Amino acid sequence: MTTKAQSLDLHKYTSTVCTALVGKTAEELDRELDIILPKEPDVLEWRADHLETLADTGRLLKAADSIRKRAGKLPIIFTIRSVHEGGETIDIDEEAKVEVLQQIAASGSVSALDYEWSNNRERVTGVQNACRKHGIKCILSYHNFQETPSREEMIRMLKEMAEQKPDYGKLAVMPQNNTDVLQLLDVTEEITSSLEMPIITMAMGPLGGITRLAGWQYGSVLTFAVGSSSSAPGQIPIDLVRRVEQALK
Ligand SMILES: O=C1C[C@@](O)(C(=O)O)C[C@@H](O)[C@@H]1O
Repeated sequence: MTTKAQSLDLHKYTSTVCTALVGKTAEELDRELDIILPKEPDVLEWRADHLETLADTGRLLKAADSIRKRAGKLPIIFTIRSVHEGGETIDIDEEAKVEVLQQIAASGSVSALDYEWSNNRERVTGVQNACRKHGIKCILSYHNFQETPSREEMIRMLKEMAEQKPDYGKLAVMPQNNTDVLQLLDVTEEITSSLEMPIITMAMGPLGGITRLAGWQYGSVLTFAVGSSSSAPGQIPIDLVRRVEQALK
């Protein structure tokens, strides 16, 4: 009987599909799992910023345990996305958030924590240390819902992230035109071939669809698709992502 969540092991040039859980309550999360699990994603992301209350740690840990049991062999990424990077309003401050992340890491119920690169270094290091201590992975992430930073800026950010030595670096940007989308793919390919840190990248919104369907061919190690509800603009239903993967292979 497994008592710990599965390890999150992602590989370059392989299509791996993650589906987010965005339930507000334990009951809603359960209903989402009923819909998502038969669709067989490779990874689950629990977007806990959607929960009605994060302040009640006991309830949170109980929900985490029950998701872990239902997830079986699926790795679980635990994320509390901040409002300024596209998340929901939550009832705890940043310091308490880091404590919640540390407790979740210690619980053994999740496979990875996602934490935003824009947070201060001390907090980022605190989250990374918790991941290391409890043998789970750490994803450092950056989201821009307004625009796509320049090519140089995206490369600079990913290189800086890599210096912090997370297990994965993530970049989600909003393209304004096709050139932005091509630049995101170009940066993905360049960083994949030049840095050790595996990266997860996507261009959001309707223009970015190609990055969600074929980003793995440029080196992005994970794509986010809709299982039950979408967690970001432009996500594509999981069955369609799988069909395109088959066509491209
Ligand atoms: O970072 C990401 C990527 C994402 O924003 C997307 O665009 O698919 C969806 C989020 O749930 C996840 O945490």
